[in-house]
Amino acid sequence: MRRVDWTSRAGGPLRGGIVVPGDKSVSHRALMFGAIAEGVTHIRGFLEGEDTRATAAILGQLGVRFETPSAGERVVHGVGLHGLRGSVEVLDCGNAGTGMRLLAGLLAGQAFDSTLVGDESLSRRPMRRVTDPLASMGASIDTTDGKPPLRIHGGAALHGVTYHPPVASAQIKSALLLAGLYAEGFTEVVEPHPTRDYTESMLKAFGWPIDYSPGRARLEGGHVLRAVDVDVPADFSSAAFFVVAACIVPGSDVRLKAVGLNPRRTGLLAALRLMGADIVVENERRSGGEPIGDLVVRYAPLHGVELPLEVVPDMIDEFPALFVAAAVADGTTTIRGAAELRVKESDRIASMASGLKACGVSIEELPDGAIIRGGPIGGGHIDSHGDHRIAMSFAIAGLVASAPIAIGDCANVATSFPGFMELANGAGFHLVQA
Ligand SMILES: O=C(O)C1=C[C@@H](OP(=O)(O)O)[C@@H](O)[C@H](O)C1
Ligand SMILES: C=C(OP(=O)(O)O)C(=O)O
Repeated sequence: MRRVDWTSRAGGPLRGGIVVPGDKSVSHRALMFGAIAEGVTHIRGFLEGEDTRATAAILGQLGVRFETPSAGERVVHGVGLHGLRGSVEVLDCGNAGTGMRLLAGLLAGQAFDSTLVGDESLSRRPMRRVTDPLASMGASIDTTDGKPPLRIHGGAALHGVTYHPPVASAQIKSALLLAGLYAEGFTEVVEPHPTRDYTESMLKAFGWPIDYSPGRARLEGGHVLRAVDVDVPADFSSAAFFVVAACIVPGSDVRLKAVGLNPRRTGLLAALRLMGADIVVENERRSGGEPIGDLVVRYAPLHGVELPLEVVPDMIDEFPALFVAAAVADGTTTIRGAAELRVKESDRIASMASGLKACGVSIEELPDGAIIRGGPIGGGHIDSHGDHRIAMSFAIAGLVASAPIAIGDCANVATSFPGFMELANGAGFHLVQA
């Protein structure tokens, strides 16, 4: 992949209305459920990111036909629960953990063999968290020392299980529920902490009987999915970069429009409010079964906090941005209970710690978090480690740094947030490709 480096300089204040692209989690799932439904699913607000396009390409290889009437729209011609066809080629999930782990569940129940591969980052991420419980359902999947590629042997007779995942993970839960569609009997997942419930709510919308409440989901194999149109909300995790940017740049006043506000995603709002942020939710309504609303964010001085443990799973993708808020806050912020950050696209605790240190911030790594002492941020050269959320977090840091921040290896921003640089510069950033 072509190497892309950025430089972010002091900028702002941030002003105006901002519309971020569609939700990544919902876009992956809409493609998968649309693919195995009976009938035609029209997806609006689809994320045109590399991660979700990789999932669409894989489903295409498996015989699903898509139309793209315009950017952000997909028409999925469902092939039914048993209509996918095997591919002799490998199935490339790119950078997407969600794509690979959910597809592992979907493909475990097929009659044909499949091989899922990923890029360098995804090839380092742990997969036994899904392949072990899928094996307990009767699936046969070989990993490469617990990592991708995944070789999934078709023709396994799956049976339902009750599984208690050791970590709170919507990807683990979703992989099991997808396999459960093809299993004899009931599949139940009981989580240590509730995670995003898009798989459950979309299954229900597609007409599959499912019992669920926060932290628990149970379904039986052998029903039918019926196509239903999906409206994808704007991605809270993408909005989060502008939320934090407006919190830390004096004079900022922005409105992030029609953002998905699923309560299992919005922990960052609670964390920032504890730190003194001025964030108001307006125009709250429902769209496609999900709560959405506008986030109105005005600059307010932040102070350090001890982050409550219970908020951690509800903001798992927002930590890189929170580290930046903590770095400019007055006082010390302590983050614990977030060891999962070490197995994302990069080790996000290490990536943020080394980047913030390079900009003169005092940060101590903990095995499951960090202690960050707020203060002035200087310029520096940082490596994003090919991690989209690290790259965008240092773009925010540059807004308030005393000298430019050079950010290496930013191409993967396109996995989750195509058009970030243009949108950011339109809102008041000074971000250029170096
Ligand atoms: O289910 C999903 O769509 C996701 C779940 C989370 O991962 P985990 O399940 O590993 O926590 C999150 O980090 C990822 O960006 C998307
Ligand atoms: C962890 C993330 O995604 P995934 O697991 O799908 O790669 C993310 O987008 O921050």
